[in-house]
Amino acid sequence: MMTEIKFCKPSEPYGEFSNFYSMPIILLNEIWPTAEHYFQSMKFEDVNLWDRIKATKSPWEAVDQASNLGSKLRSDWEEVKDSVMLKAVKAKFFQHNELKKILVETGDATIIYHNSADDYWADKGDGAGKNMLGQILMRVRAQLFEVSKDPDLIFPPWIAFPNCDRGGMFWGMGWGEDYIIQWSHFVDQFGAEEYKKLFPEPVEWERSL
Ligand SMILES: Nc1nc(O)c(N)c(N[C@@H]2O[C@H](COP(=O)(O)O)[C@@H](O)[C@H]2O)n1
Repeated sequence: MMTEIKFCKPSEPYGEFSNFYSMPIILLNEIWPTAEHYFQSMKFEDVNLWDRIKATKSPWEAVDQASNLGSKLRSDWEEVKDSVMLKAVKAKFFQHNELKKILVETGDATIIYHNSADDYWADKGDGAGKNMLGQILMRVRAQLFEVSKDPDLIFPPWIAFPNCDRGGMFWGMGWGEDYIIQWSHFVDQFGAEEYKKLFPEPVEWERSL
């Protein structure tokens, strides 16, 4: 029988799969405190509203803030919400090696967002929900597998952060700099020539390895 992995709260096992898990993502040249902050912001076209939601202190506050702005919801939200969620989840697991490892190590297990409060993103608690978040996590896992099934492999920055320019400030400090240091150590251990065969450098990243 196929293994099932259920998750719900960020503080519980596999809580890293929750959008409320405290881990930033970078998308649209902005750093979002959690995947939920990004997801809730994308409900609106007005970038000023994004700033208000981004500034909230927790993902739960981000949900409340977006809910209060309900009348300004973009008209096509129902059509685009799955692709917005996919983008958020993909960024989270491609940009954080420790989370990527946890997702890759689930192998072919069925991932279920087990929450009676949600019948769309979760299973509604009794299996009657769509489990769209679980499905999206499995889709991202398949995308990770397309690159490599090795849970320890560190993706090159141009794959993990496709929208961050090589010459940009992101790589010079904090999270971006840490990623480059971690990646360089990994490439040294792996062997630069072998690594280059797996991941040929794009022109702008040449001589980085
Ligand atoms: N913890 C929790 N409580 C709820 O009541 C929920 N509906 C969810 N689901 C997650 O919260 C986000 C809500 O999405 P919508 O704005 O309702 O589309 C989303 O990230 C779900 O995964 N979680």
